[in-house]
Amino acid sequence: MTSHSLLPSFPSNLPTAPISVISSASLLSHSPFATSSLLSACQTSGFFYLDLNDSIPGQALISQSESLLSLAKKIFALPDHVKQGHHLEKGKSLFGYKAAGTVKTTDPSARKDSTEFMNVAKDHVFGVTEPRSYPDEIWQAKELFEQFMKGCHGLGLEVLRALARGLGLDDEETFVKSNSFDKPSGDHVRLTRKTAQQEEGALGLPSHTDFGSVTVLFNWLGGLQIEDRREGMGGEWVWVRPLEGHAVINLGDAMVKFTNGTLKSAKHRVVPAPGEQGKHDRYSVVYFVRPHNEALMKASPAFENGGAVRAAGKFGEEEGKVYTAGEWMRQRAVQLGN
Ligand SMILES: O=C(O)CCC(=O)C(=O)O
Ligand SMILES: [Fe+2]
Repeated sequence: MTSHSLLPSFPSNLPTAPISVISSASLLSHSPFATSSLLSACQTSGFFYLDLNDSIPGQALISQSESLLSLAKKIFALPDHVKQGHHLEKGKSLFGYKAAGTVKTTDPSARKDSTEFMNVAKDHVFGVTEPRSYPDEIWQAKELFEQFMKGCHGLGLEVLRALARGLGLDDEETFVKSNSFDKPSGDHVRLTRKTAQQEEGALGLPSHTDFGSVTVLFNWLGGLQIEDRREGMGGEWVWVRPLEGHAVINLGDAMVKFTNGTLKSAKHRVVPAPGEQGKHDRYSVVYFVRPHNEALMKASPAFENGGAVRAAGKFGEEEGKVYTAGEWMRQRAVQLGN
């Protein structure tokens, strides 16, 4: 049993995103059907559900995500001055605590975000780089973070292998090579909380695309919405219903860049949870697989032909200039104001 069963269910009358469910067992066994469904999901919205119930690594992640949910409740219940003591350095690093209301507003009505983050770097947990300060509760759960980070990264790399196979690339490791676990990178676990009580009109999170390669997301209440890009849908916002035992997987802009626009990263946002769900605080547990800092943000050789597609992130990207992933992520963070 997971905490889904303790919460009101997602209303049945809302327009939900038509996103595929891929089995983690089939992904891990390289099933051609899973490969082709995954590829077509990533060529349309870039979002899909991964059913974690049917594989051992998947089941481990379900249970770790529940433990991280309990930890998130403890962390965000800490007094403000304690959380602020670990605040991220705006424009410099993405790791640490982010208070609600500090993400740059992208919504036309300029509504503020109402979500707190605690971003814990893979490099700090594994000692790849010098760590920063985090609340003691984080360090006490070091082993849990290690397991969850390894598990999510491992699945993320399987997604990247499946995409390379699906796209018919000669080297299945094409994308994996840019997303090494052992090298310094922007990979991190993000714990989020949006309280049920919030400022009038506040958004959970303004619309954005993720800027890494693969995002693995666990949430328990509705609120996540993506733009529906199917023909005739005019980019309407549709809900992503949380599914017990499933992670929501989405591609970030790095994959758009590496494939020159063949693969997509959909815009998404978080709004207050619908119906009865809105009376509860909303948490999510996320892992971002991002290219390691030295990877070059340019199309892989198989995608070099044709005009370069510009991934989201208008930070004065000069024509022809190739950024390293480290610099690119920093620019995107500055752009978001976090
Ligand atoms: O909380 C969610 O459901 C989504 C969070 C998200 O989009 C993000 O942290 O980038
Ligand atoms: Fe996101």
